[in-house]
Amino acid sequence: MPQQTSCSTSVSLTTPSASYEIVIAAGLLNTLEKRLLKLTNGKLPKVFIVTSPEIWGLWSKTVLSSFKESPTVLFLPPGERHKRMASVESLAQQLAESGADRDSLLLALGGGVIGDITGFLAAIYMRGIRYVQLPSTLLAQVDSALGGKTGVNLLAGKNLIGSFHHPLAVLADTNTLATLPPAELRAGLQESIKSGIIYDAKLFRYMEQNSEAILSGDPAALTRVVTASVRVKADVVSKDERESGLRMILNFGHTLGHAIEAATGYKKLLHGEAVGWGSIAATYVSLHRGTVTQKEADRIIATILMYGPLPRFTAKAEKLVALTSSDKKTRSGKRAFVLAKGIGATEIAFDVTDAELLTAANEMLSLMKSQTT
Ligand SMILES: NC(=O)c1ccc[n+]([C@@H]2O[C@H](COP(=O)([O-])OP(=O)(O)OC[C@H]3O[C@@H](n4cnc5c(N)ncnc54)[C@H](O)[C@@H]3O)[C@@H](O)[C@H]2O)c1
Ligand SMILES: O=C(O)C(=O)C[C@@H](O)[C@H](O)[C@H](O)COP(=O)(O)O
Ligand SMILES: [Zn+2]
Repeated sequence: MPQQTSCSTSVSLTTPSASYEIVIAAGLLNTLEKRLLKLTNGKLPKVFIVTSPEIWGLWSKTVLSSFKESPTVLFLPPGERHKRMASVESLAQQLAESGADRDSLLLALGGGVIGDITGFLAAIYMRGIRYVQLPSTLLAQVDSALGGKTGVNLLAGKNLIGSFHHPLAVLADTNTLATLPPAELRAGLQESIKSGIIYDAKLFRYMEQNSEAILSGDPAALTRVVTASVRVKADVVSKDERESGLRMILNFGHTLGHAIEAATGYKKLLHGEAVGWGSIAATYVSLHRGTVTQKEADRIIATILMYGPLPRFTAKAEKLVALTSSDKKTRSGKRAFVLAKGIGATEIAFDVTDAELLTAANEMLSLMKSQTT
């Protein structure tokens, strides 16, 4: 496989509890040990890599070539349904049996599932150890690897167990995107469209106008999307680490998106695909509230569908609305709902009713039925 190297971009993220860099470049994994040494003041502790057999099969040679002494590798099977407490317990047991101590360093090599689980494991193993994110999916590079949200799902809902625990650094090697299945690339791009809708009209326009280059995996186009998306998330998280206000906007499309994932047993859709449908529903709510015009809503929905196809699923609108009750943006019975305000801004509404959500969910389901693919 031809591997590219390039100049790197570094975005800083500083919150009251952590300060770190998100480095975006091709070829970062080739010099991993050197980079980890810098992060640990020249004294590399015991290193444990958490990954899946598939990712390791593709990337172990590159990763291991940078190490003088091979790290211990712990495996998780792929898939959202493994993002649960049983996986965390099993990994913690393996860490203990392999002699991991409070100085040990975990590396999360994979997508958002590996990243969320490894981050949570790092948050609770011996009451907290260090970890580095090595995101290998588009979604993880643009969203899940940064910001410190870690955790696992319950059958009752998405990410209902977790903690805020930031990585020492995020090293996003854009070469890894070359081996990513196209459906995973498209799903991840839904989170970047979200970032454009909520915060960065320029990113949205770039994605609206350059879908061919982006979807074909053109490295320059992907790097531009990754960098712009990381800037959006880093800026938002720097201003509101614990989601007491502004950070809620990163949840645009997730109120119904998470409900779709739960309603389909975390099996039918990828997270990004559920966010795509959820963003369409959130756009309908915004349209009926008048925070976006018909023209803006059309552009948002057309761009989301451009990065599809979004898979069909079977669920009643009523069930989806009922499932939104376990949303973490609901506090003391008040549901916060993120509306698009034009393109590039948002408004958080606390009075969106079940009836409004039901109308939007039905419109989204009708649109799904009208799609040919
Ligand atoms: N913590 C956060 O802030 C945050 C943000 C967004 C999403 N998430 C979470 O992220 C998860 C979704 O992450 P995802 O979309 O990365 O899915 P994923 O982690 O399931 O990875 C997708 C698939 O791609 C494979 N893969 C990974 N890298 C590869 C590569 N380079 N080449 C080939 N195959 C590769 C994986 O084995 C897996 O099968 C969800 O659980 C979601 O809730 C968390
Ligand atoms: O980082 C955030 O904040 C987000 O909301 C990013 C989302 O894309 C992501 O799916 C996140 O995991 C959702 O978090 P949750 O707290 O709503 O479960
Ligand atoms: Zn998400």
